[in-house]
Amino acid sequence: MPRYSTAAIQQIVLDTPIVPVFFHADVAYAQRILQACYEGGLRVFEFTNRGANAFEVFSALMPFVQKNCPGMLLGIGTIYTAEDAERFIQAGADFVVQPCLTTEVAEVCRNHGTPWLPGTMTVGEVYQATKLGAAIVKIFPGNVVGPGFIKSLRGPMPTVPLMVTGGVEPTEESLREWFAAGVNVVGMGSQLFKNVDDTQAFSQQIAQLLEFVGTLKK
Ligand SMILES: O=C(O)C(=O)C[C@H](O)[C@H](O)COP(=O)(O)O
Repeated sequence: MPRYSTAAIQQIVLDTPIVPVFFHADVAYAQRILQACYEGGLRVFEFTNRGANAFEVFSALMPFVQKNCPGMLLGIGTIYTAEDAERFIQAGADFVVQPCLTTEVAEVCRNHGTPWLPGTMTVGEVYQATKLGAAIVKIFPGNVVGPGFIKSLRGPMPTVPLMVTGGVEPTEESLREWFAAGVNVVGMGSQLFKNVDDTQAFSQQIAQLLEFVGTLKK
């Protein structure tokens, strides 16, 4: 049984519309970063399936989130296969993110009632994602398609929930541009985690970004 319904997850993601995209092979380090994100006000965390021990680290993060970060969603990213989708869902993943769109992952997510966020970069793929039941459609890589793509897409597809990831920068200028173009959520990895040694300063940076995004949505 998923911890949250798709509707609940959509609401949480849209309420705190910055999704940190993170991988680290060390559990204690990953927990420290996750906690810092939570303290900055984030309520969604995407851990990526990018290393040999990603499954072990993810499995250790889930009880940590349940104990220390109430209300925080923990999802898994970089999923390509049905097998991986299945095992991470069994380990408690609240949602599944893909760099691309594969129908077998859509099917596993549908069978479990787990929200599915496929990666797309054409209008046809966005349409296919909505037809296959995507909770939120990810546009990836954002820095390649650019905000102009989102703006144009909003003509024929005004209401599809869209998350952009890939090269998104944690600056007011960049966030203003993406949200003005019409995204509902931004995902950030490498740019967001450039400087995290001082976790307190990192939490503060996140809080400021969230506050800024809140002003954009008004
Ligand atoms: O693999 C996935 O499922 C993903 O979600 C891809 C990530 O969104 C990007 O790799 C983040 O890109 P950067 O912000 O440029 O580091």
